[in-house]
Amino acid sequence: MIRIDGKKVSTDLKNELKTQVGELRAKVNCVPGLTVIIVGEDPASQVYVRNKAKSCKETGMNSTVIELPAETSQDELLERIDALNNDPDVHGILVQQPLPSHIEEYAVTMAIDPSKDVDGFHPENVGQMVLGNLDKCFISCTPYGILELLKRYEIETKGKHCVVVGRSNIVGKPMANLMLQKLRETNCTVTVCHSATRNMEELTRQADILVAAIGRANFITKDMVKPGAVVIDVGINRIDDASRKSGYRLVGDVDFDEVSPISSAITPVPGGVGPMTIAMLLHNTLQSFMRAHNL
Ligand SMILES: NC(=O)C1=CN([C@@H]2O[C@H](COP(=O)(O)OP(=O)(O)OC[C@H]3O[C@@H](n4cnc5c(N)ncnc54)[C@H](OP(=O)(O)O)[C@@H]3O)[C@@H](O)[C@H]2O)C=CC1
Ligand SMILES: Nc1nc(=O)c2c([nH]1)NC[C@@H]1CN(c3ccc(C(=O)N[C@@H](CCC(=O)O)C(=O)O)cc3)C=[N+]21
Ligand SMILES: [Mg+2]
Repeated sequence: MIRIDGKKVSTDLKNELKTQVGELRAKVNCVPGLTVIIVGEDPASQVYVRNKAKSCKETGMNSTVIELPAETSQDELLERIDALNNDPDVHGILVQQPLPSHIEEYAVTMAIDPSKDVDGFHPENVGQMVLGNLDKCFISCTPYGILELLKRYEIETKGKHCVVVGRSNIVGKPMANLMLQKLRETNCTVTVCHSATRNMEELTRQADILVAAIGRANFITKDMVKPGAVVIDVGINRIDDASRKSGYRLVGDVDFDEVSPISSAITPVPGGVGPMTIAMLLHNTLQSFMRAHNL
């Protein structure tokens, strides 16, 4: 069993990005800038936003975090976004999800200039991705990070059956769409499962590559996985753990202890997909910068 080390790959990637940022700075005398907006005080979101800002700085990029109170109106948020759209020092804009219920996610997605939409959530980016014009879009960071892991671990994907569990706009749908593109690290036959899927375990058991993006702790058990499968665990679930100072620990959507011995390769949580999401966000921000400067 290969334990796919997303933490290590993300560190490698960030070092590569740092070198590139340094070279570009010498050439054009400026660096990529990412602005993250967070509305409200969700503790998990605050952790991610801090991680993003820290990683940005490590690679020599500019990072700004805009913290807005939970009561911020949708109009006010849209005005903030518009100002960032028009700021030439900002190359990436990310509005952290989830948003308070009085703000419509769709309106926010539409407000972000597609050329700065480093999350890859805008329909223009989603559409280009589905069309296979991957050089004309931003690929959403979590699925992109998973592709990078499959590539760097030289996992054979051509003609394999990839089963994605989850169909959210931020993970499941883009993941499934990417896995059927004709690339070296994709080119799969794809099945997507969700809460209305019948006899799901019959489908997951056929997976050569199983991607779990459900949001339920330890949901994927041994009996749902074919021996020798590659298992990608996207889930980030907090469960109570009195032995930890924080009072909780993170587990994935896959029962790692049970499934890892029968898998051929598996991503752990933490240290798997999560750190890659952040690395790809920085990658997308650099890409935006290069496009803006015709580099
Ligand atoms: N590592 C990372 O970088 C990231 C991790 N995450 C984590 O990944 C997980 C998924 O996130 P996200 O996609 O946003 O979650 P959502 O809640 O938006 O989507 C969950 C999906 O799982 C499906 N689902 C829920 N319960 C079942 C079930 N019993 N059987 C089959 N399918 C089910 C839902 O089906 P339906 O559509 O029918 O409701 C839905 O499509 C979360 O733990 C999240 O924290 C998310 C983003 C990035
Ligand atoms: N607009 C938007 N874009 C996102 O990409 C986005 C979002 N909203 N909302 C929430 C989800 C979740 N997400 C994660 C990013 C990093 C880790 C990560 O770094 N995880 C570490 C551990 C982090 C920890 O210790 O809590 C790991 O798995 O090893 C996890 C989850 C991005 N998301
Ligand atoms: Mg969601």
